[in-house]
Amino acid sequence: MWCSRAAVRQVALGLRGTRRTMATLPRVYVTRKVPKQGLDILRTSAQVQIDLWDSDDPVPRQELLQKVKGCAGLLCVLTEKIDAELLDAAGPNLKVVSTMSVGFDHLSLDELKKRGIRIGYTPEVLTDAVAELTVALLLATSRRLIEATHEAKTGGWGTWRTLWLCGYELANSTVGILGLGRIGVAIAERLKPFKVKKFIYTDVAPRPELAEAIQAEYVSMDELARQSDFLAVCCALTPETQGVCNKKLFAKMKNTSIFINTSRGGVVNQEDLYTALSSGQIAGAGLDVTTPEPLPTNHPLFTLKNCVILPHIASASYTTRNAMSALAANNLLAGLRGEAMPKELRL
Ligand SMILES: O=C(O)[C@H](O)CO
Repeated sequence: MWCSRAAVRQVALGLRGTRRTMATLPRVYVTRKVPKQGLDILRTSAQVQIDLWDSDDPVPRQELLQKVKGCAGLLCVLTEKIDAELLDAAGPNLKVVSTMSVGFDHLSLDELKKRGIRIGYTPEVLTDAVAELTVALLLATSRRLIEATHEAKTGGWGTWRTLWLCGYELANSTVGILGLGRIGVAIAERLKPFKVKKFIYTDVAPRPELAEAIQAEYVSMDELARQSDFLAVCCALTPETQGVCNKKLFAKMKNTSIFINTSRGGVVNQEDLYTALSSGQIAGAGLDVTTPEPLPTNHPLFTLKNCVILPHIASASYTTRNAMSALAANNLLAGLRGEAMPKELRL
């Protein structure tokens, strides 16, 4: 457990404005060594006792189940499954779960709702970083950068050849976005200067307020597959989107298309993707997310030259990770005070 000696001695103003000793402050469990900004916010608030899993690796499940007992708040990351078992172990004291992520597929929303537990998450602060990485991954995949550096390093670079390592360019292309939200818009804004001809998107319903900013046309899923030269997956993983990128979708795509996923691996049927890539049904795929994570190094997708796989780093900039950790801490504290959270996931 983390607690500075000064903090332990401190008589603090408790969450309801009463003077309380540190020992009587609500206990929060932080499931990972989150960036300093967030921890500093919790530490200097003098409103909570912090119990920290002080490691870059996930807390073992049994340890987590022990540690959450009696906690009022939980600050977690996306690798922790917050389900009925964990909530039962925590008990009725648990008031707030704050996840340092925009994705919330690791949270059992029904179970949280049933228990009246409030949820904080971290949208917006990571939009720029995720959009930037998505563009980088798209270009790395479509212009075959990973293959190219490999060839250059390993002697494959012979003479200049006319069609060697040719890829596909964004100029005059149609870019499709599956799930238009802030991140999809931010990706499109960054791609526009590459002279994209047209943006199209699909979602559960048209989103004109977002689409207008990037002049994107709402189309059906089938049209999205048929028209997109580049298809970027930006939707949340939900029961509805689970496995939605499957053989039916890939079969409708052009054999010159590039598929990019920076949302969640579960949106994609990876066996179908492997078949589509290895048979030439689509030209390439760039994945920042997979199922499982980490993807085993002997996974068939790693054998394909036309598949670029990153280890879930879309939001991994120092600025963004610090901002996510600060927002997660502020969400947690506000929730425990019974105030509006800066970013609450409303159920
Ligand atoms: O959900 C998220 O926040 C991303 O996948 C990681 O930053």
